[in-house]
Amino acid sequence: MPSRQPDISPPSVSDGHHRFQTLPLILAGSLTLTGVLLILFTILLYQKLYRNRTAPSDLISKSPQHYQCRRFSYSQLRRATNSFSESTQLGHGGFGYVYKADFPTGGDSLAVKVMDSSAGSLQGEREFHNELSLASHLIGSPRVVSLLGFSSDRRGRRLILVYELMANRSLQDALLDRKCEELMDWNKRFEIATDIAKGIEFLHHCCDPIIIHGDIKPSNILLDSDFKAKIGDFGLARVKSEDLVSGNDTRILIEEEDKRKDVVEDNGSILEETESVITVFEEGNVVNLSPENCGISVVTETAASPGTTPGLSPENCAMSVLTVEAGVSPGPRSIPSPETCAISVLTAEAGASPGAASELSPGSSKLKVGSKRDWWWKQDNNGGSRGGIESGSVKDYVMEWIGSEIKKERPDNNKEWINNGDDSSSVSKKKKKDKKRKPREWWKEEFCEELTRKKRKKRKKKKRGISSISSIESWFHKDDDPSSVHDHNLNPTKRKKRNSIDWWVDGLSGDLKSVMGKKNSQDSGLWCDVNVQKSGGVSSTPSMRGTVCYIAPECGGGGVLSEKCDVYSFGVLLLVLVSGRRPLQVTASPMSEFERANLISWAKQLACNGKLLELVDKSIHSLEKDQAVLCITIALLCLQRSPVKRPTMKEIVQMLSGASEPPHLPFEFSPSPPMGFPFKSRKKAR
Ligand SMILES: Nc1ncnc2c1ncn2[C@@H]1O[C@H](COP(=O)(O)OP(=O)(O)OP(=O)(O)O)[C@@H](O)[C@H]1O
Repeated sequence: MPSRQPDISPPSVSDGHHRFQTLPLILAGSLTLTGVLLILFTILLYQKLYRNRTAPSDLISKSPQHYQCRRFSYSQLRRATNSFSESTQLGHGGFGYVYKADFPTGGDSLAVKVMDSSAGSLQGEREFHNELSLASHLIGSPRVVSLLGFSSDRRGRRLILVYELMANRSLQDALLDRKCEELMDWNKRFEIATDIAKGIEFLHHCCDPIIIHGDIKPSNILLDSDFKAKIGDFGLARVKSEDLVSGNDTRILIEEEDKRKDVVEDNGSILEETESVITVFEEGNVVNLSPENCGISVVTETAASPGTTPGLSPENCAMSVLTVEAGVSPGPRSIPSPETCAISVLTAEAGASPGAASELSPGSSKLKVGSKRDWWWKQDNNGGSRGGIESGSVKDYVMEWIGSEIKKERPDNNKEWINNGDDSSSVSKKKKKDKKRKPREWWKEEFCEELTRKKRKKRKKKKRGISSISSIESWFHKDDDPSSVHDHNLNPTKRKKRNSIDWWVDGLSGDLKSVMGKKNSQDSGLWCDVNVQKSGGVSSTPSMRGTVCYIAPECGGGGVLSEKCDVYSFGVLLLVLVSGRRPLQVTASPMSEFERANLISWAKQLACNGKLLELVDKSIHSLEKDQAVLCITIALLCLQRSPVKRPTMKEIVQMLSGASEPPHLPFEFSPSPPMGFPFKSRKKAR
């Protein structure tokens, strides 16, 4: 069979012609494909850019799951806030001003917090990064103010946080400053209490990892147009983790996509706005406290030695607790100066009372005071963990400040202010002699002289059988020593003991009256609440963790932050909400008001006397008495010194919602003999 030969004939002319025909087709095809791809790419790019340009409205309408923290350009925010003009200011806190930003594109308004990052101070920057790092954990709760975006330049000079706008600003502002009519309705207040409790419950029980807010207070509770409460300001918040306990830091990295490119600062560049945030937890998040931002809480000095009463001198005069609530600083991060601080109450201890002094030796007295009563002090005094502030400097600052405040209040022409006794002339001579005395020295001396004089008078009266014990004494017990509250009631003989406020009140009473007489604002504090600016941002200057009056005893000064710290702060907040006043406040009324100055003490005292409802704000209408008692009882449970005894936020929510039985007061606050409270069981009878 003949084999088949391969066709090795040369290509014909028609084949070459065919190839020439297909080449243009291939070229045309690939060109078309490239074109289509280019068009697709352009469309995608356009969409992406357009979405970023219209970020504000998009962000708001998005469900929390789709939420992503965006980067805004500085110029965009500047335009939206009318160059950060005063007219757009919503308020200010310790670390910057908050502005209302109107975005023309979406017609939406947002709140823009410009962190003060002035040279040499890191606190604002730390808060900024802390908030950003936590934002991703806070997705999904309608009870947390949403952080929608941020703006920062490479050098970290312009740090801005963008939040959803809360139309009624902070609870502090609405309740204590503006005294909004809506909040005079009990149901609204109870609703707010429940909202806040649920918000904290979300942080403690629904977030993974758990978040501890660390600064629960009225200025960090924001109210929307319907007065629904949300929790804001996570600048001091922490995630609960192993790292937290070991004190490691949390750090945030902002991935800058445009690093390669020359993004001109402040040009509203689109690329600048498309950067995303990546959070990385690396080191401990220890917020160092600088003198500028520390909240002064306590001043302690040694107790007097026995037998010093008659000759009580400034040196042996013991001031055990002095609590100062700082008001709004005039600008971001300014030092809480005398002008900007609101002293609300001062409690002090003199080892000078005959009874008390005789029990204490000079050496032991300090120990005794320290071990039992100076937990406030410890907040400020816990070693060097306060960013290098020495306790002494805080003390000195407070002393000087009080001195200057008193000096300010004293009329120049009234030389009798303190020295209305026999020794007035000698004191004034002494003052002339000693012109170089520091303010804190002169006021201490003058008070102690006045004190000694009054004590002498009282002793004379006592001898004559006239009881001179003021009712104030029974009111001003220490917060950290609840048992003493009870003791006062159980053991009437103990009432005769001079307590810690004595020397201060004795020394000041007359002068306080005159000072207070000048101020009529129901809301104003003892001396310088008048100086608190009505900006809507009245708040306390934050201390390292939390704020004076609101921070739990165990959390201050570098103590381990736990959920129970938030529970404690919630307790104070609840009392503020029910009573409609600040935790420390002396109003413009006579001395009868002074005994109520310390809200926590007062609440405990009322509980012991079975008169809890006296705490309720008189301006409230439609009061549900059992709910009010429930709130105060929960607050007192939260304020127990032992964190273990405080309820969890879950339990609190259950109590507030009626899902669990109403709680009983802690034993030490229950009236003697223990009696039930007028709760109606919320559980339906079966
Ligand atoms: N999202 C917001 N919407 C509306 N107003 C706001 C918003 N955030 C803050 N504000 C207002 O700005 C004020 C200042 O808030 P900011 O969080 O800066 O400080 P603060 O919590 O009052 O004080 P501190 O810095 O001492 O904690 C608030 O009291 C509130 O009135």
